[in-house]
Amino acid sequence: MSKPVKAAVFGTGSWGTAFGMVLADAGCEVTLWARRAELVDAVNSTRTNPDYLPGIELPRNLRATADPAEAARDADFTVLAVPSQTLRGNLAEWLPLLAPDTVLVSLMKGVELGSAMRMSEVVEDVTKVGADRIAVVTGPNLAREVATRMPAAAVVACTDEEVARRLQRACHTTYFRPYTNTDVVGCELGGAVKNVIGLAVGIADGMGLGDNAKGSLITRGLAETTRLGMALGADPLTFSGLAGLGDLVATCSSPLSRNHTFGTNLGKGMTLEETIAVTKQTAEGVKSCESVLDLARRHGVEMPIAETVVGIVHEGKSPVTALKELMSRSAKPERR
Ligand SMILES: NC(=O)C1=CN([C@@H]2O[C@H](COP(=O)(O)OP(=O)(O)OC[C@H]3O[C@@H](n4cnc5c(N)ncnc54)[C@H](O)[C@@H]3O)[C@@H](O)[C@H]2O)C=CC1
Ligand SMILES: O=C(CO)COP(=O)(O)O
Repeated sequence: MSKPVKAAVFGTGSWGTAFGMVLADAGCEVTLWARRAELVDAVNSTRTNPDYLPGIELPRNLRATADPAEAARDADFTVLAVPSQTLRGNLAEWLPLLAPDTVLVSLMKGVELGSAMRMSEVVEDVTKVGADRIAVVTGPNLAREVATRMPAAAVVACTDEEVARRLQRACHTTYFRPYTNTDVVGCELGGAVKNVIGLAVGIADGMGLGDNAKGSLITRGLAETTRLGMALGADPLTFSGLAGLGDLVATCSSPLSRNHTFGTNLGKGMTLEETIAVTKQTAEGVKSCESVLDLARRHGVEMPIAETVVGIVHEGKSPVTALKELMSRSAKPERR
């Protein structure tokens, strides 16, 4: 009998835990690393994650530890599920502990502030591991739905298709259907920018602007994501797939989305401080709207929706003023 695949998941938040469940259900031996000893105890003794996925029973072949060395040991896959802005520091600490041939897998949907790097680029920068050992999992995967084993498709992206296939096999279950893709740039940008568009749609929903506004923001949001992707060498078709349109639709229509909910609260008139205070989990778009816009400017790409979100979230612009400005931009042909 062949050895079971071993996976370490760094980050026991909503998605780290839910994806850990997927790997365990697919037959892997999974160790979650969590920062807090109380959460480790809860996972191992009650087989639940009361802080992030209350009421959901965790599989038997999934356990937790607060010791990063124990989590990392002999892992075939080292899965990273921490906030995008802390990844660099976290990974630098874990680097000496990583198993020699492990494949590093990013679950994160953000762009680093300052460097404007995608998460796989940060992983490569910190570890010096080749792109053929760095993979990305993305797509319409709201953690709580996945954790309750509701059906979802996903994309497993790696420049090395064989590595993508290995990871695909490691996380394929009856309810989670991963597709492979070699367009890592497109897949990662799709995930990071959809959080920003999710904020914009949330703001519009909170303002009560209706479904035409929502459809327009999703479509034009995808257009500006595709423009940025093409400037960075991505395949434009990736954006009509699960990592682009698929994730955008799920995020922009779900009350489970933290980015959408964050935007809705702003659109209803909450201040930024009040909105941050009621947001208990990572809403990546709040920080990544700035780094996405930075990336766009570095490549001379116009992203008016991302710019509007930055205006509202970081520059104190009122949603009403921002909307007026967005609607009164010069008229253009659709494909631009
Ligand atoms: N929740 C979801 O439905 C999905 C989330 N994602 C992405 O996965 C990534 C992680 O998100 P979630 O698990 O949802 O967030 P979360 O907020 O539920 O969990 C974040 C985890 O990171 C840990 N953490 C926070 N600050 C840290 C630090 N300074 N050092 C080390 N660990 C730290 C927390 O303790 C927690 O375990 C994000 O990039 C998100 O966009 C992707 C797909 C689905
Ligand atoms: O990425 C997600 C779904 O695919 C989760 O979105 P939120 O981070 O907005 O909750």
